[in-house]
Amino acid sequence: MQHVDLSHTDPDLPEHLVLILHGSRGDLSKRMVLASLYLLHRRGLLPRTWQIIGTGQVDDGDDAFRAEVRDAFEEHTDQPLDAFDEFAQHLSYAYQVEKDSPWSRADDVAAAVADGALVVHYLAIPPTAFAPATEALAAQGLLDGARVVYEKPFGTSPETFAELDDLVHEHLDESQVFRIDHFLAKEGTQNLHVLRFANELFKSVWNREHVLEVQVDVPETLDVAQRASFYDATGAALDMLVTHLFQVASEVALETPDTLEVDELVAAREEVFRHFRELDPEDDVVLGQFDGYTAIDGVADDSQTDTYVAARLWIDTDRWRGVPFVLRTGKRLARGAQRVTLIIRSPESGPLGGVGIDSVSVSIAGDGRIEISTTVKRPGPELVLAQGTAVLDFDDVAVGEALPPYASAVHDVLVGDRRAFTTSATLHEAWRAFAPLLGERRPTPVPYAPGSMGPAEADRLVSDAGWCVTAPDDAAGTGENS
Ligand SMILES: NC(=O)C1=CN([C@@H]2O[C@H](COP(=O)(O)OP(=O)(O)OC[C@H]3O[C@@H](n4cnc5c(N)ncnc54)[C@H](OP(=O)(O)O)[C@@H]3O)[C@@H](O)[C@H]2O)C=CC1
Ligand SMILES: O=C1O[C@H](COP(=O)(O)O)[C@@H](O)[C@H](O)[C@H]1O
Repeated sequence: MQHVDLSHTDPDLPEHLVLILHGSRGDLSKRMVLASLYLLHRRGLLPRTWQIIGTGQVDDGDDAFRAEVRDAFEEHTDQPLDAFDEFAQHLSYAYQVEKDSPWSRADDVAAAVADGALVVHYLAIPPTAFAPATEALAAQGLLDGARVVYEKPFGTSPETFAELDDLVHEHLDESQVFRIDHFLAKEGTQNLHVLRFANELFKSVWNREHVLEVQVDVPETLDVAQRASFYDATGAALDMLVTHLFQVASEVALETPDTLEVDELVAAREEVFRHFRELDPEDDVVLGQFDGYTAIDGVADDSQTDTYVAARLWIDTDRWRGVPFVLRTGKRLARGAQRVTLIIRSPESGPLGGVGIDSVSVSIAGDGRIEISTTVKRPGPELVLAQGTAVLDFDDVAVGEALPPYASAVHDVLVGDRRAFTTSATLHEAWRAFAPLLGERRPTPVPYAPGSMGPAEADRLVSDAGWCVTAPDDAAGTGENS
């Protein structure tokens, strides 16, 4: 079998690394960022020498930090902790960087830089702290040559996005900025390119002549009770639509770049975002709220926050004009899934028509999977047509071991691969297309029953094929998330 190496790993890995994890004692840092670094350590994917300096608002010293990280790993990761003690030797802790007073570890970092170390600042802090933290790092001279990772959301409205974007560009070149959208780092999402660009079978149908509709569907069974106050101030559309679902839609819709090198891939993604039509809140968007949501502690009694959104997005390129991209997500639904489905048109002429819905469906959950539903001859003496589905789990393909999305994103930062990150231009266009949903035209959320697939009102957004992800027959719920 021919092996085409698409990885951009070791040759670009720096020899020495100092990763400064701001907000290192927070939920995301411990559950995702540090766990990812631990995984990369165990897989031998970190630089030859490396250190992680955690920062925060309370300084209990290195040992307390290491113990806290160990406790978090015991609770949240299923990785063996046999390498933890070795990992912990690379961890230290310091009070956070402030604008007006020198930082206690500045000299250590300067010495590492003089030895050629790459400095990465990972901002795992509240979005409101991104701007002051960036200014503090600039004031302390900690940004020269560094890479800076911004968690999501990078702005919560067109205005706050633009303000933050301007401030970040005052201090950093775009090439230094890594804005996380972990959906771009999923194995399944990245396989969308490969399926399409490496296979004429898919490439030739990837357009409006052959595709009737695209569904990007991320229903979730999850509740929001554990993070009610964050969620109530955010809602499904801001949490998932303008971020992950738009990015995944752009992956499906982009024009074929000459190569998958970062500049060309990112330019293709930015170009397709420019063709996102502004959402039409009346015709193309349904918001929902699950019954019982306002009774959750931390949620306002009269909350109008959306826990569900379905939106029909139009992408006005020659390739996709007239093909609806229907994007859906919601909490407490009957089923969890993360699916991109291209519904293929039936033949308009010829001796046979289809008997069902022909589709190419890629699960972007976990290690990813492709399902191809197509019309076949039913076995037997007569020519009777039937619908069949072929399933291929990507992790069954060949020797290889997927990285979870956060580990993949962290690794990409270390090797300087910006392909799976959002850019200033894509976010600018995302906010432009999303903006009509923020004003007076925002639809009122429609109630739906927990354990259902959301409000029936949204059924009008899809074609006669209906939703490709439906409630499980046994109503027990299936989990395909992450
Ligand atoms: N948790 C998750 O699953 C996800 C989180 N994110 C994003 O990750 C980031 C962190 O979220 P999460 O870990 O959940 O939040 P937490 O509240 O758990 O942690 C935030 C951390 O930031 C520090 N912090 C709080 N306020 C400030 C401030 N004003 N300046 C500097 N540091 C501050 C705190 O430090 P200290 O402990 O010292 O007080 C704390 O450790 C956010 O941007 C969030 O949107 C994105 C996707 C998922
Ligand atoms: O960023 C987010 O993503 C998760 C879903 O992603 P997963 O890969 O962790 O399943 C979503 O549940 C959450 O609300 C959102 O903030």
